[in-house]
Amino acid sequence: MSIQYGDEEPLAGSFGAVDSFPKDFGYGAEEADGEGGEAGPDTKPRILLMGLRRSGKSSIQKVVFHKMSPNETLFLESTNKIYKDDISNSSFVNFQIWDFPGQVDFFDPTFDYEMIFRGTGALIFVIDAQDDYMEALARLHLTVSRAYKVNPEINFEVFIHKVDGLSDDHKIETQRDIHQRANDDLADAGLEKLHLSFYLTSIYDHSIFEAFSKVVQKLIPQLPTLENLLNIFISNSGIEKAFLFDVVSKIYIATDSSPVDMQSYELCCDMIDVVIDVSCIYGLKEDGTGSAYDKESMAIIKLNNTTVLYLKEVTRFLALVCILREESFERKGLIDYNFHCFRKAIHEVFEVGVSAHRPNSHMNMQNMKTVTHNGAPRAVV
Ligand SMILES: Nc1nc2c(ncn2[C@@H]2O[C@H](COP(=O)(O)OP(=O)(O)OP(=O)(O)O)[C@@H](O)[C@H]2O)c(=O)[nH]1
Repeated sequence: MSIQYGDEEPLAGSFGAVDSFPKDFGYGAEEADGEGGEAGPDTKPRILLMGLRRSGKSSIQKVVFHKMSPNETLFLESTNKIYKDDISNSSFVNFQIWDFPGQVDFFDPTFDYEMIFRGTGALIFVIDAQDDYMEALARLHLTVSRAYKVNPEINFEVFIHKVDGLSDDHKIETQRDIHQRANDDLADAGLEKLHLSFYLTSIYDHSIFEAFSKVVQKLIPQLPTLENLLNIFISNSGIEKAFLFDVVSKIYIATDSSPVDMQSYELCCDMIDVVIDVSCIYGLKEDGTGSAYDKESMAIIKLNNTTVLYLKEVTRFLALVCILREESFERKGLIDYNFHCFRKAIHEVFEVGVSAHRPNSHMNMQNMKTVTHNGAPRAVV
């Protein structure tokens, strides 16, 4: 395995200086800081985490965005107020995650749900699959129907969670039953147009990262372009699979159009962990300054089954991780050249995003806000 670390020059091009990656690989501020001309703390697009008490909302947020180990979540205290987590300082995912305290009382006059739902990109409703879920289904129905009336553009995502405790047959049966009941309730209320997506999740494996990846991908307007670029890149380079990862969260924000198999995804996640861990230990300067992830970051891992994993930096938040055969890797020069073109194209995609978001651009502020609310990813890469 070879890992290279570089110095911290700013990225070339018009993306502005690249702040060093947090050297302890830490995460963004807990409260939004409304940095540099972007939307203020409470106007960033939101992903809401809702569900009954103890369904696992805080655990999901801590494991995915704060590197908490699943076992540590056993000691999490119950959330008793809305917890707003702004992850945009360290992640490509320029959202606020709002963790709600158990049941929300829609009749509480201090709870301005209209304001909350209006600025929401995705609402994730977490159902504990190890518990009796009838009450959760009633809550799900109340929550999504209220939210839909305020903002029909919200993506409604249902995490059937804690499935680590269920047998494979039981998982499928639970998903089928929840799917059926939830949709029947919506049909009875005349809300057939309200679409719910279902995911089986657990914090004890990669399923929670996979599910979150899909939720976030739906909020990225540039997704089709990113997928196209990945398809072109892999087909011209003899690569089997490529993921564009948000390094901090290990959410993949895009992949090529071949099907995703869980093992490949897990392998790539593990590679990111290895690279960052080794980099944190050996990649920093003597005085402890420097960055664990910067524009020179790259790694090659050759497995004993003639597979090669290849990681390269794309932007300060994104890495490309590819899986390929050893024989294809003999043409590394070609792959590197294609990667260079791919990286340039990705920067151009987001550069367009930046200029479209500049206050003096032709787009008026009203339009800009609409784009942001519905989930545009961060403009500055
Ligand atoms: N087996 C299993 N347990 C989980 C999973 N996710 C969370 N838990 C456990 O569920 C319990 C409750 O988790 P929390 O994250 O505090 O739940 P919450 O929904 O935030 O609860 P409130 O803050 O009261 O609304 C904790 O003991 C977690 O360890 C999972 O995927 N599998």
